[in-house]
Amino acid sequence: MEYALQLINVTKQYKDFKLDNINIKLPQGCIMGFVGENGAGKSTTIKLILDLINRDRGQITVLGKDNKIDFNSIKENIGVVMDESSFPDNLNAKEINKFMKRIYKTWDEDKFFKLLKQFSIAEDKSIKDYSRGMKMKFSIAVSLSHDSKILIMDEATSGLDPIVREEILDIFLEFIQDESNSIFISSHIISDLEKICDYITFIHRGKVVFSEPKDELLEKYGILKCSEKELEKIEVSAVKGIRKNKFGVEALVFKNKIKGSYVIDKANIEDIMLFHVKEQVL
Ligand SMILES: Nc1ncnc2c1ncn2[C@@H]1O[C@H](COP(=O)(O)OP(=O)(O)OP(=O)(O)O)[C@@H](O)[C@H]1O
Repeated sequence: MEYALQLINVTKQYKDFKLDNINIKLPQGCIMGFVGENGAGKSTTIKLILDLINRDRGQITVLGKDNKIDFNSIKENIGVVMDESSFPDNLNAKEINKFMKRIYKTWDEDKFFKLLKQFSIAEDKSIKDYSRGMKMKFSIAVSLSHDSKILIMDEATSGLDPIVREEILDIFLEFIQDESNSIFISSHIISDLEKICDYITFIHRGKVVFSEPKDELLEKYGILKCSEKELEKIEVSAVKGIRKNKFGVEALVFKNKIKGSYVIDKANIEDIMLFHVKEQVL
């Protein structure tokens, strides 16, 4: 299988934080959502992928090229959206367009202005006068206006209202229609990721908890609501995590390991994440 992005045993140590032995494989043509709590290590991972900071150990390939040795040869093919605008904010869209023409051989100004129009972004307004949402939309328009084969995005939809987010998710899905294109996106808006992603990678305190196809996660797990007494009758290995409430317990369970006539509700990605790291089985 061809991987658009691969991290092998990637480690980065800061004074108070360690990104510990990260392994991620994003198959070409797919969207991977990268989720985790504040401070889990998402931005650090993305900066390592983009070679903005040095890793201590491990290997990273983007579009099959080592990100330290061959990065220049694939820069045109990587669209980047970070959570803060990296454009000189005294410039407007027309001026940035001129600038981008010089940076990217494959810059497509027609597409750029079309996207700005679609996003209702004025061409003559300085970036410093944009709202946060407008800045994000502007960055997304830039990332889609050169020959990007992979989009790498850190919180690209944060600060955007649901209507614009929906519009942007559609644009991501359109981008992925070309099967050679891929997306790696971090977000705290798990419901957005659940709509569009093929894979979900969950990072917690610097370690990958799971990195799996979304459909397999949704198929594998379910939520069982029962009393504590009933839970005791269930095989320990069938239970991934529990949450107590005043009516009894809720447990994230492996559906295929539950025998008997229990009612098992669907688990969403947010449930699956929370149960993996919340209370442990007693
Ligand atoms: N340059 C740095 N020096 C020291 N520690 C750092 C540095 N950059 C990040 N860290 C630490 O690394 C940890 C992970 O930060 P990171 O920004 O990767 O988290 P995150 O998952 O992106 O969080 P958020 O969702 O809040 O954006 C934090 O504890 C942060 O303080």
